[in-house]
Amino acid sequence: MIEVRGLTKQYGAVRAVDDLTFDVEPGTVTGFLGPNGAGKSTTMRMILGLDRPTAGSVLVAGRPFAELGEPLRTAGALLDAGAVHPGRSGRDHLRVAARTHGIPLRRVDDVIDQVGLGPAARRRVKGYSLGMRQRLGIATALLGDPAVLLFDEPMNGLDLDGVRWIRRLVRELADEGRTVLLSSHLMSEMEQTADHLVIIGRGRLIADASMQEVMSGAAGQRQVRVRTPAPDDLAGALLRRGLRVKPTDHGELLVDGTTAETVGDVALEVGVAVHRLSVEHSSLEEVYLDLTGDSVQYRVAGTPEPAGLVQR
Ligand SMILES: Nc1ncnc2c1ncn2[C@@H]1O[C@H](COP(=O)(O)OP(=O)(O)OP(=O)(O)O)[C@@H](O)[C@H]1O
Repeated sequence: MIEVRGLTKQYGAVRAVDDLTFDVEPGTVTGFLGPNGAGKSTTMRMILGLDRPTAGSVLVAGRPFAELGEPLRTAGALLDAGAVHPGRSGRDHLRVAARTHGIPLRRVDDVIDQVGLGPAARRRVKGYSLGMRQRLGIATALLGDPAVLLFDEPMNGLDLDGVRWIRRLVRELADEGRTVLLSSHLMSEMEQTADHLVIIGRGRLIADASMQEVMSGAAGQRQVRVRTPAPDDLAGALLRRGLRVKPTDHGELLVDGTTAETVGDVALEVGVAVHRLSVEHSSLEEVYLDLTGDSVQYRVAGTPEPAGLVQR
């Protein structure tokens, strides 16, 4: 378990992390989301004792990271897959890490197998693709068989097979009862992988809730999709009833916060034909954009305002 309490980090004038409080529970995959510069990496570094908080505290498995006797056996992390000696082979990198952390050397071949590095493990790291570096970084995180795992953007540089492999791996790790904190900017992947979400913006907590709660919360309401040969007439009629209407790129309309019956009835009233009418759930990407809308530092003109807040 990871317990974050009032965690704050000030870099000069920048408050990178601002009074964050949340728990990362064992047996679940917790997705850690936020726009660029929101403070995810800084938070993860503080969890791992690599950065000192300006205020607040973090406990990993009940203790501050610095007080863990054998840290790699308690918490493993993939933070920066580039941070490996380029002249060493992947296997040697793992052997050095095992030796310095008092981990039996037989674990090295176990984790090489587990991450599918195979014969490449004997080649120098400088010849590795980004995907292979990610696998090596994950192997290093798993080396001490830790109960707590932090993965910062583990899907970066992986092909579709690699992404699927990560999804299965983190699921298995959580099912074994481990605590897994995972950051990714790939929303569709996160939607399929995480059980719980912690969302931050500008260093502050925006949401700490289960995936189900986030998806069914204020911002995750259903939408009605309607196709009509007279979209302008129907959109006008729906707007006059106070409904939020967005045109899609395919000439259809998306209507928020209502039912298919209402949209069908309005179409009938104004004498507009309906060629398709369906109810859709928002994707995590849409919910996320709604939630983080005003915490994006450099917003593209015309993007929507945030619609809601989800808290545990
Ligand atoms: N060592 C540092 N010195 C000064 N400012 C820093 C330092 N590290 C991070 N920051 C600033 O703190 C804020 C949070 O950065 P951080 O890298 O934690 O965000 P992030 O959510 O991980 O972003 P990204 O998704 O882009 O990696 C940013 O404004 C960043 O510029």
